[in-house]
Amino acid sequence: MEAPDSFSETALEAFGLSIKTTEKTLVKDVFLKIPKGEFYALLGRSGSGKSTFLKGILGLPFPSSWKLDGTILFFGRPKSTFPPRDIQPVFQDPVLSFNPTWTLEKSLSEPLRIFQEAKTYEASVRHWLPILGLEEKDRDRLPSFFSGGELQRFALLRALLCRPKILLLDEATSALDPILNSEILSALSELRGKEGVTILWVTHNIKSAFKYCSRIGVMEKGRIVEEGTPSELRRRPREEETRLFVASLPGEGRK
Ligand SMILES: Nc1ncnc2c1ncn2[C@@H]1O[C@H](COP(=O)(O)OP(=O)(O)OP(=O)(O)O)[C@@H](O)[C@H]1O
Repeated sequence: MEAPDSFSETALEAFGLSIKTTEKTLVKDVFLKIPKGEFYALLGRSGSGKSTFLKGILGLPFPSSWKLDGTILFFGRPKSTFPPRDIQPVFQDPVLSFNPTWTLEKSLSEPLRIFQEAKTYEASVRHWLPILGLEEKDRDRLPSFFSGGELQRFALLRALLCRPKILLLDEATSALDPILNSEILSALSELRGKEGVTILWVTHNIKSAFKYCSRIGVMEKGRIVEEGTPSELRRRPREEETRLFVASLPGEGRK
């Protein structure tokens, strides 16, 4: 799916984001602009800086000796001016994001209770459970009962129930089998199309990024070296790094 012709609003902007440890620069002067309603995949080899960049966007704490420069804006404003529900991250390791002593039902309903959306909660859960391949009875179980892939889906469900404006996904579907993975990415793609949710997805899943995302950025050594729609990158990859990703797609021989 390609990006619609015009996106009217910018959902996420990074201006000159750099993140440095005392020894090296992990993210180098990144400028990124993601319009509202875009499903943006950030590809890059392991260690290229994708997760560090995402943490920087989210304003997560780094060691005090690290240096951060740059500005991040959501819809033109700092993140601190938004209710937390509007910007929902989902990380690769779901175990860390669930209280092990709470049933999933409690973990799912807690943010909504805080956001006072109890009325729509039940209908939303019932809408998303089958799409995510989850079962009603699972709601009353503890996180330790589930596989990594099942918990990833619950983490995604919890984020979706908040009806965020922006979803930031860090390898959030990495433990899913290919069929579920496709179904969920297709549902996310629909969500951005119908409701204008903006999604930034850090992933190694090159094939799905080219299939479901409206735009793709390629990160190499802490920089976004190339961006484009899937068909632009397929047709005319400028950077060697992009060429390698394109060449790994089914039906694309190395050129
Ligand atoms: N706490 C830390 N201290 C020092 N270096 C770190 C720390 N966290 C990450 N790094 C380094 O930052 C670089 C970027 O790591 P990051 O996790 O952002 O990459 P990534 O592209 O998300 O990788 P992957 O795809 O494997 O998850 C790597 O060289 C990594 O070793």
